[in-house]
Amino acid sequence: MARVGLALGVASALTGYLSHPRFYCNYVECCPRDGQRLNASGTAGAGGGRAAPELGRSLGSAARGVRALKAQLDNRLFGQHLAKDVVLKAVLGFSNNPSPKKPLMLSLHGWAGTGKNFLSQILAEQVHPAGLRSKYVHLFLATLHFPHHDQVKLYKEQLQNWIRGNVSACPSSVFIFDEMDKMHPGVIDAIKPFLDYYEEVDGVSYRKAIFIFLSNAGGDLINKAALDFWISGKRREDIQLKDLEALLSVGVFNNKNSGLWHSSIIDRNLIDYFVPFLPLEQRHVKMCVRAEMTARGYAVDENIVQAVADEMTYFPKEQRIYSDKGCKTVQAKLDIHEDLVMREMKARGVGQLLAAAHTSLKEIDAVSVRKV
Ligand SMILES: Nc1ncnc2c1ncn2[C@@H]1O[C@H](COP(=O)(O)OP(=O)(O)OP(=O)(O)O)[C@@H](O)[C@H]1O
Repeated sequence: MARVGLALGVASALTGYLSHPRFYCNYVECCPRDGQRLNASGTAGAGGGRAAPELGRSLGSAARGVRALKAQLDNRLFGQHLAKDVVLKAVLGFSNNPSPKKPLMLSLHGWAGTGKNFLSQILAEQVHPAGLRSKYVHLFLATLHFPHHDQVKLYKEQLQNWIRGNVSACPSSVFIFDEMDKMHPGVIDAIKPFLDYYEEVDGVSYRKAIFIFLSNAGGDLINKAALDFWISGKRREDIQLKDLEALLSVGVFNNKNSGLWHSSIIDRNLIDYFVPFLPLEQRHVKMCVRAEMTARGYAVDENIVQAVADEMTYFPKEQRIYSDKGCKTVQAKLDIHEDLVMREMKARGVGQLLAAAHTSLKEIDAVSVRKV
């Protein structure tokens, strides 16, 4: 009898422990519930970021989450002081607010390879540690998911259903729309009702979701502003959001190829922040090369860093200040160098083996001679 009681006690303690969200979420991906929208662990990526989100809200945990995000951005995102500041400010406001009036909506703009996808992934990882692999993080590519101009009506319907279904399952879902500049104008207006200041739409609240648009539209305006700063001898770090924000929103609204051309989303001021990405200089490209070498487990070799940076192309043609693909081709270029380095190391390795064998043979010969 006592044994049965003990077994029941242990079983119920175990069930209680296993059903505790914190324990459970160490092993199964969980949707952060009420208010807990940022992972305070500060770990990045699916591998290292498996720590359970801190369930149960407190301002302290939101602040820790934002600090963790700041640390990630400080360490990993180069040359983007504006994007960093704006996103941190936006996320701090959003996660400090226990009942936001609308979802967080960010529109990221800039030249290719300047870090828009990269920053979105870092942000998504803070909400859902598995990042893009999380079932609560959704990435749409205009050319892949909405390729045909004559199917806009169908896309709108599908998009609404998809978002409704996913936010019902997880209010803190993250939706990233890449290649907005290739999106047919009008498709994106389908999500306008979800971005607006409604408490609920058909019984679903979208107020804890995060929507991120990525676009090259406005990149030329940002580049021109950055170049003007450079020409007038001012520091890049002194460019302020107010120098670019109005220029961007108007530029994007009036740009037929922005995906937001005359969009009611801009019209209704539903975009919380326009986030500008500055063109990257050679020193930033070098930082990307070093980060990539370190990530691959190599000691940083400054000769290779310089060689990769030299292979990139820069604009304007005369001054050659900004990398025209940002850091985008760094990985591919490093692959080639890595190949060369490996071959050289192998060749060196074979040479060393031969030299060692030669020495051994000589030693054997010497012993044989002595024996004779
Ligand atoms: N500012 C940056 N700091 C650190 N790494 C960067 C930065 N920009 C780009 N990278 C590196 O280059 C890769 C490609 O950049 P990313 O995909 O974020 O560019 P993008 O701005 O989204 O470009 P596109 O507009 O062409 O999609 C990233 O995965 C990252 O490794």
